[in-house]
Amino acid sequence: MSARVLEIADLTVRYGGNRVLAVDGLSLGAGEVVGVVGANGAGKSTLVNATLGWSRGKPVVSGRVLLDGKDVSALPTPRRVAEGLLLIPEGKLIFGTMTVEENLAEGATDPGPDRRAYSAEDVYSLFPRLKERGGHLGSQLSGGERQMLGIGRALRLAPKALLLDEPSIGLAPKLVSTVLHTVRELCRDGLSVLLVEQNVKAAIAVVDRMILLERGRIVLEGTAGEMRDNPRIAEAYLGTQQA
Ligand SMILES: Nc1ncnc2c1ncn2[C@@H]1O[C@H](COP(=O)(O)OP(=O)(O)OP(=O)(O)O)[C@@H](O)[C@H]1O
Repeated sequence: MSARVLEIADLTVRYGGNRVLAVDGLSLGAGEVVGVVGANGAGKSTLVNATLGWSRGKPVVSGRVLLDGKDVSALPTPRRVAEGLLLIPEGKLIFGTMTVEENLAEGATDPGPDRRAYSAEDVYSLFPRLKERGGHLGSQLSGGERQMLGIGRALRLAPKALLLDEPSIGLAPKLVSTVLHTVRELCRDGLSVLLVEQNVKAAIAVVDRMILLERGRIVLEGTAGEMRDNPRIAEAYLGTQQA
């Protein structure tokens, strides 16, 4: 088994003649959290969506995505999900007309010995708030509860790698910290996470490494410490930002 859980190589996305993503190489080790930051329109969502083989509109996508050394680039999104590549998009992807319990009812079927299949009870112990809300409909949940449920649903499917798109959006600062630190905890069990975050200050507290995207390209990458000390990151993202 490869030490790299997720490897992305020469991934490009074009809309018409417009190239919006060109990532030469990006990888995630087992239990590693890698942050993806950048301005609006830099290509962060495009990167995680293309990794899962999903897109808004009809872009031309090329490049390779390897999960545990296996090339999944030619597989459609549902097959990549079955292989253990999970995305929680900006909209969270929960069922509003189903209760919390029903949202968490579906688990991975036969994920194999190297993937942890979280039970609904495991999810409730990570997020006790969800247990209290068990009988409530998805549409009745707060933004933070929805975020927790989105993560819980993904965990039920026994992910190897989790792609998280802007989990902090709309959350109160304390909840941002709770959600991101829970993500960090999950990585202690070996889960690997690619974390897209606008809230750089909160993200830098939980990531191992971070990349900065500009116009679809990686223009800076380093460990959390290196990125925190980088003047460009400090000025543009940490100076005036609130955690
Ligand atoms: N369906 C589409 N058709 C044409 N261009 C698109 C489409 N979807 C995204 N783009 C373009 O791709 C670029 C990257 O968009 P993307 O949503 O990945 O940015 P982002 O970094 O996630 O931004 P934000 O932080 O605002 O969510 C933008 O210039 C955007 O206009």
